[in-house]
Amino acid sequence: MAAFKSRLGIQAVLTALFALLLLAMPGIPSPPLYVSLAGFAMAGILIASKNLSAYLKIFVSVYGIGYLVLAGAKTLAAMGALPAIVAALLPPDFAATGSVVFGGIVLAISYWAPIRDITLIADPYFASHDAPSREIGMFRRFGRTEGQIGRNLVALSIFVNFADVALTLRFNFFYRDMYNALQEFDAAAFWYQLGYIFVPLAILNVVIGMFDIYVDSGLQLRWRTWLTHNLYERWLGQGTHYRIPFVDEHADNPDQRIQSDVNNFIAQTTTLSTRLLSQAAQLVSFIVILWTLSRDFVLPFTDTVIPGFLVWLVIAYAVVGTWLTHLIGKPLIGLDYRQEQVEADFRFALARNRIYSEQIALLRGERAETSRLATLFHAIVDNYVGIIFRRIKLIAFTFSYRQASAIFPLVIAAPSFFAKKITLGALQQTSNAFSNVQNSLNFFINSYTILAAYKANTIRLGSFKRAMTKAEALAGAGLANGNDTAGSVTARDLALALPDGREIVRAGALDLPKGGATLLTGPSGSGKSTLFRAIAGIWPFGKGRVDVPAGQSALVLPQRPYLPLGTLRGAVAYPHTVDTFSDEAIREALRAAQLPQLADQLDAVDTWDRRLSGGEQQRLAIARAILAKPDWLFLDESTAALDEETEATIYRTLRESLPGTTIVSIGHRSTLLKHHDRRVEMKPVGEGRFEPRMSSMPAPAE
Ligand SMILES: Nc1ncnc2c1ncn2[C@@H]1O[C@H](COP(=O)(O)OP(=O)(O)OP(=O)(O)O)[C@@H](O)[C@H]1O
Repeated sequence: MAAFKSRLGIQAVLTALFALLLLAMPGIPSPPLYVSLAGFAMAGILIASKNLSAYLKIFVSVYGIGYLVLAGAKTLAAMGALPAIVAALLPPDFAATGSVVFGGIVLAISYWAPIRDITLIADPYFASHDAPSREIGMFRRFGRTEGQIGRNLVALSIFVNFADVALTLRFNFFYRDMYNALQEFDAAAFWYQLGYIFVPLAILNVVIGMFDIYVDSGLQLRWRTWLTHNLYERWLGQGTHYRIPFVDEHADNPDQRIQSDVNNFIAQTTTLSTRLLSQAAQLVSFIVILWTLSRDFVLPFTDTVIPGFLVWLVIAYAVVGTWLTHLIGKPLIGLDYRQEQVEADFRFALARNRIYSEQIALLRGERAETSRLATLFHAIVDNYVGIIFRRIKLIAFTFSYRQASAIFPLVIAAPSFFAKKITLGALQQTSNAFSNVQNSLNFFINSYTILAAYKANTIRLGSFKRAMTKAEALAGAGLANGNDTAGSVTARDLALALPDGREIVRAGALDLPKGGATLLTGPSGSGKSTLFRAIAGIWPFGKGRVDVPAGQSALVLPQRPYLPLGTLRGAVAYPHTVDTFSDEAIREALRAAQLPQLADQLDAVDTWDRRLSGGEQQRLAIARAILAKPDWLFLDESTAALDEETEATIYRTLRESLPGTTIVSIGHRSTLLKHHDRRVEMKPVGEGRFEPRMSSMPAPAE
């Protein structure tokens, strides 16, 4: 970051020195004063951009370079240092100043709230110091870090887009010269224009088009890869995904935000930023041409001269057009946002049906599900109908607007042509300039629908990131988790609450000593699982502290184990990676957990959570514990689906094969008592609160 900042500083100094040189050096044919003044302004803009967003900085920097190149080339041309053919191709003096104006515009809009929302999402990639992603070969050596590759690609993309604008400008003059040759019946000039001007320009046009798509796609792919990894790693990190539903920031369907919103955001950002700016440059350039063409414009059928009439006309046309488009298209923002949401809700409901298909089939819940799906789909249709009618209204306007633009310049300029005041070439150039202005304006107008979806995307990604930040902050809110106790798990002055603030568990001083097995019992809903969550460090509500011994591993097995998609080997090894344990160790663990029939199916791929019975799934989780050999094993009704005999065998196996593991179980069955050395009971202490208290063990039945 520091290098990038200072690079802008160096660029500012160089630009100021260059402007000074233009102003003060004798012997240099001076360009108009405003070009040097623009240089000082550019230096100021570069300095003011020191704390600008990493993404926008690229634009300011490129405009700064653009100024130096354009003004420098014009000066060299004036000194006669450039070949005539190159000098003739250079854009006029105002182009360098235009570059400065665009730099200023970028700086100005950076203070605008919607732009800040966008840069907050875009910046982390461009400021990243991560090593270049190895997943993508394209442009991998285009910088030392991923962020630098991104910055270089944006800069390249801007240059390519501006090269395209320069080409369009040159085409405009080609049309003038070619039609003038036709009017003069000058065959040699005509063929020269076609062969020596048009053909190279056309080839350049194709090459630039190809290069443009290569650079753009490379940038989008690299950026998406980085942002997607970044978001899902953060989402899955430190239990953030678990805590997001608890925060007040609305962030529904994170899957959709990571999979689709990221992709759309990046495609829209690159399209709207580089293309919008190049279209703006095209607009300004052709407005200047129109000004030159209509400097002494005589209003048709009168003697009134209106300098730059076509420019005023086109500006009025643009302002009215954009304003009307805004009025008609504004409701699309809300509609698009809602569409994404209802689509995701429908998809999620379908996915749940797939996951719970057996429960639904057993309960004969199909009718209830069908009606739920119908309601959800109705919301999609309802909203989409709204979008259709809004789009039709918008299209009615934009199409009329485009049709009118086609003949508009001819109507205005034809009287001058018939009065022989302008040549056929000039008429053609006017019409072409007008239509280019129209194209740029159409881009802005057509962008309206993109802009609406873009805003919805930005809002969705922004709220997702805010929700993650809040969920991360929630982790250390009231409850302190530490690990400074010698050997036991301790809770001090602990008060666990529900998300609405209602307190459910109170523990002044609770100690779960190392070694042996402790059984936690109590009425349903008394907060036993919540106490486990607090010990595991994922429960965010409450106050006090929970300490767990330093450097010791723990495994919590809930009543319904989670079995990931894929091979049985992966399901047993979870949460460790598949290659952590040898096949023999996994087989041994399965046998010990009373699942010998699965021992030779390690490579089988299945939806294990649907194929295995509830009790088999619980035994598979026990196999995990036997494999992982944690120092602490928390069993939250993890054997509740087993018959008492199998449960007894499992407990015996656990205690024999994991002698160093401290077991803490939650359970309701009295038969569990004989497998434990201590008992903690949740005792009601009034107002719906429960307190875990050491309880005496009943004497063995025999
Ligand atoms: N995410 C949550 N949001 C709101 N309330 C919750 C949440 N999780 C748990 N609760 C509530 O906290 C209370 C305690 O739940 P907990 O699962 O800890 O009880 P338990 O003693 O383990 O019950 P059981 O023996 O039935 O498993 C319950 O009333 C439950 O509804």
